[in-house]
Amino acid sequence: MQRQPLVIANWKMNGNRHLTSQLAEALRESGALLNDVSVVVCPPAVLLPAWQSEVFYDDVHLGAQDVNEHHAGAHTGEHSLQLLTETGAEYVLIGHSERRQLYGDSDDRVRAKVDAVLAFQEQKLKVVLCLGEHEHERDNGETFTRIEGQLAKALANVSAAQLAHVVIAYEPVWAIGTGKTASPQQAQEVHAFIRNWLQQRYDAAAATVPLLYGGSVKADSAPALFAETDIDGGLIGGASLEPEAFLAICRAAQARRS
Ligand SMILES: O=C[C@H](O)COP(=O)(O)O
Repeated sequence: MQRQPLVIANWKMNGNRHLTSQLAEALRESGALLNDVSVVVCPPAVLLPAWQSEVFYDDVHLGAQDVNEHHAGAHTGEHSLQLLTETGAEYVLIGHSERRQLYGDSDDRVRAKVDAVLAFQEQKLKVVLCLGEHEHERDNGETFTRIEGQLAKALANVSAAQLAHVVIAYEPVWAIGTGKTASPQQAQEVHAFIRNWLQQRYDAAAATVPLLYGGSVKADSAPALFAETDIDGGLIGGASLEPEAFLAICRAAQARRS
């Protein structure tokens, strides 16, 4: 089955209004080139309103970098699903390794967030579930055990019907922000494992789930990664802060359709 290529920019705690205008303009100018690629931008939440006024054609969408699993209440510094959707978010990253490592997002909390997003407003938002192994886990041959554990816990309550609202991003922790990209073969091997795991559990619904690779993807490494059968696009950190590099990555994803 042919899935629409998807490229997601995760600005993390970077970017500003100026870069919002710059990247938005670059995307606007390249609109015709980006046919057949869905592009999602996840800026810091306070920049979502600025992005909202820049969104201009159907294939550019907004996303949030995280969400609180509660609907409202005494959670200083957190953002609710309601607020994020009001500011244009259609996607939410959940379980990013930086949230897991630096802000205590356990597997249980990741599951609670996944459940909250999918239960919210008749599944208007899409979950981008991030997972990946640490370097010592790969060195010890524990990559697949780790991935399987993260999948099983995060998707414990997700039905086959809800899977249509899920994207999975494989991000080996050792490749994030390090310049050490996984080889296309390493990434494809894990993506095939994820696809197979989804098939075992969800049958035909598994074929619709976009599987993204993230971890030091650059303009020069993207084409070979996106040429792999099960790599439907990328979750891009550092390179999404450089409009030309990000556009080149989007074009590499577009090439999957040709
Ligand atoms: O969310 C994005 C990933 O963490 C990858 O970041 P990176 O491209 O800077 O390595």
